[in-house]
Amino acid sequence: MQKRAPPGMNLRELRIENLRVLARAEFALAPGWNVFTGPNGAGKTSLLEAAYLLSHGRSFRTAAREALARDGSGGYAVFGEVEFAGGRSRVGLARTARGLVAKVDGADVAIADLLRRTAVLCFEPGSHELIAGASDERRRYLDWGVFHVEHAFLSVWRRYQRVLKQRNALLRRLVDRSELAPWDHELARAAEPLAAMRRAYFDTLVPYVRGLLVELLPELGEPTIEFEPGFDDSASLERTLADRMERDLARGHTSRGPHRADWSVGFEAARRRDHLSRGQQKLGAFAFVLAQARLFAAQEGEWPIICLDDLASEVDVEHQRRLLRSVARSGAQVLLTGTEEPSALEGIVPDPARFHVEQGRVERLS
Ligand SMILES: Nc1ncnc2c1ncn2[C@@H]1O[C@H](COP(=O)(O)OP(=O)(O)OP(=O)(O)O)[C@@H](O)[C@H]1O
Repeated sequence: MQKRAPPGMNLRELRIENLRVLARAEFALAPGWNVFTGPNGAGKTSLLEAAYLLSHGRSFRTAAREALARDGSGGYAVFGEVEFAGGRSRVGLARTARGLVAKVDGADVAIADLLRRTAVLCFEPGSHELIAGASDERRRYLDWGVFHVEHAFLSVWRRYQRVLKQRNALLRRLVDRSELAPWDHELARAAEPLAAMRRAYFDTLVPYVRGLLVELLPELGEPTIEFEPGFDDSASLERTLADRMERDLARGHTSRGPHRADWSVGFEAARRRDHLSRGQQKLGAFAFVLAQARLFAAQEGEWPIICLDDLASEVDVEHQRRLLRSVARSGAQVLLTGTEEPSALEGIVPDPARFHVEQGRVERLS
């Protein structure tokens, strides 16, 4: 675990065009805490969504792709000026008629190159899904972390997806069963590095998560955190695929492999995720988000930017204070939203930069 807080990556300026209610917003951010308040529907979450887009290429609101562009605009754009340990960079992402376009310092780049530049993690009202929802969210969470540590991850992941797609297509139109064997072999080969990278990352992450869970939810007792690779990785995946061929043929898709990977968390006092209250699921999710930020800081030498959206929803004041204290100990730039400034900030974050948001307009207050 890290001993001294390294500096944080800083979003110094943000310019947003046609993102939801934000027709055009342009403002400078402070290096430490930035607190955005304003009425419901003002555009506060959309500001965080803009920052998150620069780091993930998608929104944290599920199935939001279509809803992002402001009604009648046909596309959106987000530009940021990011300060790193090694300098500054202008980053941008736009949805245009030709699809998603990414830019770094004025040049068109592959989306992955943009995402590698900016690291933004977000804790928001839907974050409980990370604990209680479908496995896709947990895989995406895991893969974001692996992507930043392992430069080969993207090509490994793409190769696996390509072979999986081909095997699935074959399962649906198979005439001769012997045609599957080479694909089982290919899939098993492609699965190996993917599963190994995920497991290695998860193993490194676990101590960070455990520490935070004990700090935030001591009332639930000792946590159990497990990685599930999506197949029995003590046996050969090729063999498993062959053994399950008839089942896979009946279903028309591959039932085992890293595309089914998942992870789980339980506690002495709540063995299963559905034994947790909504607030506890949120705090659990927060532990995973902040653990990922801490690990990123330890591995990359600088903190990612942390977004906290509508913190007060479903988290009581005492837990909010625990959570805020753990973020305040980091060197991260923080973007926090709420209809009001949370009272829990008092004594923990002495003098944040304050912004008022109303009808898509952002104004710096202090
Ligand atoms: N594609 C769109 N085009 C235009 N307006 C949109 C679009 N999508 C969402 N909106 C509007 O944007 C606003 C949503 O903003 P946002 O969720 O950022 O608000 P907020 O300030 O976080 O609100 P709350 O406090 O309720 O969470 C709503 O008024 C919504 O109607």
